[in-house]
Amino acid sequence: MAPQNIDNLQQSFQNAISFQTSDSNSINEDQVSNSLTDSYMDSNIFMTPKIINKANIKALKPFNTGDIKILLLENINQTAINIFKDQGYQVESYKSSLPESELIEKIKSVHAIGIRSKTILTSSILKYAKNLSVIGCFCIGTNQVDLDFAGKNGIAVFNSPFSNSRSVAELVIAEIISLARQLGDRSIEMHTGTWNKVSNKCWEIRGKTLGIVGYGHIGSQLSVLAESMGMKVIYYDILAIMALGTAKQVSSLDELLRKADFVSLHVPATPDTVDMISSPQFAAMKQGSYLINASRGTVVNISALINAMKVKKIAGAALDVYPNEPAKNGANLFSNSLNSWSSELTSLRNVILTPHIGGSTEEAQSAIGIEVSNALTKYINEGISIGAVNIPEVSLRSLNLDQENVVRVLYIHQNVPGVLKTVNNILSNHNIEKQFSDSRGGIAYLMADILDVDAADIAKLHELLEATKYKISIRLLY
Ligand SMILES: NC(=O)C1=CN([C@@H]2O[C@H](COP(=O)(O)OP(=O)(O)OC[C@H]3O[C@@H](n4cnc5c(N)ncnc54)[C@H](O)[C@@H]3O)[C@@H](O)[C@H]2O)C=CC1
Ligand SMILES: O=C(O)CCC(=O)C(=O)O
Repeated sequence: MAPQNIDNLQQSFQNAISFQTSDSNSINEDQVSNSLTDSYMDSNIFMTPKIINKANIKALKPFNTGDIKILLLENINQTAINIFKDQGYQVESYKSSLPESELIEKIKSVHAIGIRSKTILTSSILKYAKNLSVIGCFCIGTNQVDLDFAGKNGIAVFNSPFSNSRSVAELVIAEIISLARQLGDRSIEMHTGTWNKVSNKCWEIRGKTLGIVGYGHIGSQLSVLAESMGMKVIYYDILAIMALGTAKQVSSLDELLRKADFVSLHVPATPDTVDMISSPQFAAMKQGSYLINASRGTVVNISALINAMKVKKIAGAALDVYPNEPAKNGANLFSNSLNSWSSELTSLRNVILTPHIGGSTEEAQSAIGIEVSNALTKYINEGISIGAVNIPEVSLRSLNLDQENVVRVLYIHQNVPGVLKTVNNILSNHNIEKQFSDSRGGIAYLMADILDVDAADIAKLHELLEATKYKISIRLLY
């Protein structure tokens, strides 16, 4: 390949990004048809809709889309901002998360909020979110949101289940080699003027065993990459999962820890994974083995790691996530006042520390922006909850333009016997064209398209449904 100068590389990189963005035709088609659709009603004023729509699909917007307020935190990608703005929504976007008091003030009025991993949406914050209909986690993890409280209050939560998986897997591959060759230490030494050419305890990774804990999207992707570089892969998961390549599932965490030269963690933050790797697990690991954690900070007990490294049981570690992480970028934030062991950790050799950047690539962030903003838009505009992580996933096919006087009922309710009977009684004077209902734990979601409904009917339906005992939230789209 002919050598390229840096400007050419920048240009070809930009071309690649633009190509990816414009490749998503279906998304842009939807946007075009929606942006051509005038919003025609607010919830109290009933008028004849004016609809121009190429695809002959009726867009359901019982509101002026310009009234929809979206709050985006933590530097959510421009792709998402563009999609929301094309809908006509009001978008307020911040580069970092917000201090709690400011977040509470803002969350009171917004209909949707987009966050990444730093914004913690507990019940004590969500209780102020009286207009909030949907939360978008522009990442994989959803542990930062009280999903149960959100569901019980009719707030749907969406995430992006795998758009950054490859980015995390690639980072881990880089870390495996970096730890094996002590690259972090050599680089720091060179930056401070020290030439230290050593091979002692520096290894090839070929033929070494990688133990993957959690063989989901990231773990299995990592498995394929590691094997392609000549590593043997074993994995432990609470589920029986098909092995990729020649990887082998082992039956216990202990077995994995005893056999692996490198242990990489890819489990979610759950009560079961808190301190999953602590003193007993370090004791079980091979002498001189390595630990990588790019999952969640709660999974590894850092004091136990520090001890295991001090006694040279563990030869190196790479950490991307921490029990407490700063809410914004800046100097002197990773300190003992954030995590009491910070200075001890940073003084250890062969420890690679990164600021939660596993999913931070242009490719991942752009794809996540598109995926999550489209899920939110579909939920806001059509009630479709496919991909929601805390309420039932419900969808109905679109309505045709020639279907006039149709109302889509979106009714989230407590999952108790008799509710459907009550609701269907209310709807029974109309022709129910189609309906779908599903439940998830204590929450159920009914979506129904009903025909021959005039403006007075809509008001009456709303009043009757509003008065039902087990209602959590109700929206009528027409
Ligand atoms: N560092 C970063 O920037 C990123 C971190 N993450 C973290 O990585 C985690 C994993 O991501 P994915 O692979 O996409 O999730 P996933 O849901 O596809 O896979 C997780 C796997 O862990 C398994 N698992 C759950 N509990 C377990 C336990 N107690 N013991 C053993 N296995 C268990 C599950 O059965 C599943 O196969 C996410 O939950 C997130 O917290 C995700 C993306 C970026
Ligand atoms: O990139 C981020 O903000 C968070 C990445 C992450 O941890 C996730 O996707 O779960």
